[in-house]
Amino acid sequence: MEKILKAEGLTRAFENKGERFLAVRDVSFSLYRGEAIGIVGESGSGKSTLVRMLTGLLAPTKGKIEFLSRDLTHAGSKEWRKCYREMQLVFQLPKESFDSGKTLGSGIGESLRNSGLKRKEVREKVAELLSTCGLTPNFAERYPGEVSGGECQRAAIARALAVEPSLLICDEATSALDVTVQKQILELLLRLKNEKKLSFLFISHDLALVQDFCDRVLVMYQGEIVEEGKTEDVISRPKEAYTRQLIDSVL
Ligand SMILES: Nc1ncnc2c1ncn2[C@@H]1O[C@H](COP(=O)(O)OP(=O)(O)OP(=O)(O)O)[C@@H](O)[C@H]1O
Repeated sequence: MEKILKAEGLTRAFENKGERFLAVRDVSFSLYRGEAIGIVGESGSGKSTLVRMLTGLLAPTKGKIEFLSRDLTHAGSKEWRKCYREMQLVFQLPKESFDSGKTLGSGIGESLRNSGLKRKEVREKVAELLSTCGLTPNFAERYPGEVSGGECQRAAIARALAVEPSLLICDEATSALDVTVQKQILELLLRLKNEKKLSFLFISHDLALVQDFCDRVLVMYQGEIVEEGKTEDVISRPKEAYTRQLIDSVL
């Protein structure tokens, strides 16, 4: 199986009031094509810091990042930008990730226009992407303020798919949505995983969502992976007290 992303001993230190502490400590894992890994943990456990390192927004203090066999540990912003054709992020608040003064179609089509497609081709491709994500083509004309949170998240996923990535990193991507809409978005992600062989890092504090979607799960506590394994094994037979506590609090 093709390895998409590899983290090896990833560590990030911060200073807090003169004291050094490790927000992420020695995190290692490999993600393969078509696989979804869930990263769960309470607030402050280091999930966002890990994601920021894996997306080039924060330099690791120690460790190694490999994406599609490229060593990105010391990559500069130019090299990371090239990777964003293969690695896309879907955030918690879709409305904030679109320019409120521009239509959704304009946002979804941006990377297509930049790649040199003609206006008509962009329009057609945007309609196709919207349809893949369960929206009708007329959503292209709407502004972020004119659609629901769930519709906007579908549009954000359509925008991420425009570059035909290998990896989608979903950072609490369904957390701001109500339960029914969460389920619909998850069904969409599952379809993309199966049909397009997309790989996912699915960051969430909600184990129930991870249970429905992820093949494997990493449990983070105080910056470390305290437990990992197949999702069903970890949830049905947690080895760590902390994981058990997480499960008890949500399932
Ligand atoms: N730039 C920074 N400077 C100092 N400390 C930081 C910085 N960024 C994060 N931290 C600290 O690192 C720890 C991990 O934070 P992080 O945001 O990664 O957690 P998280 O699991 O994503 O939490 P949440 O679910 O609330 O977003 C926290 O104690 C946080 O206060």
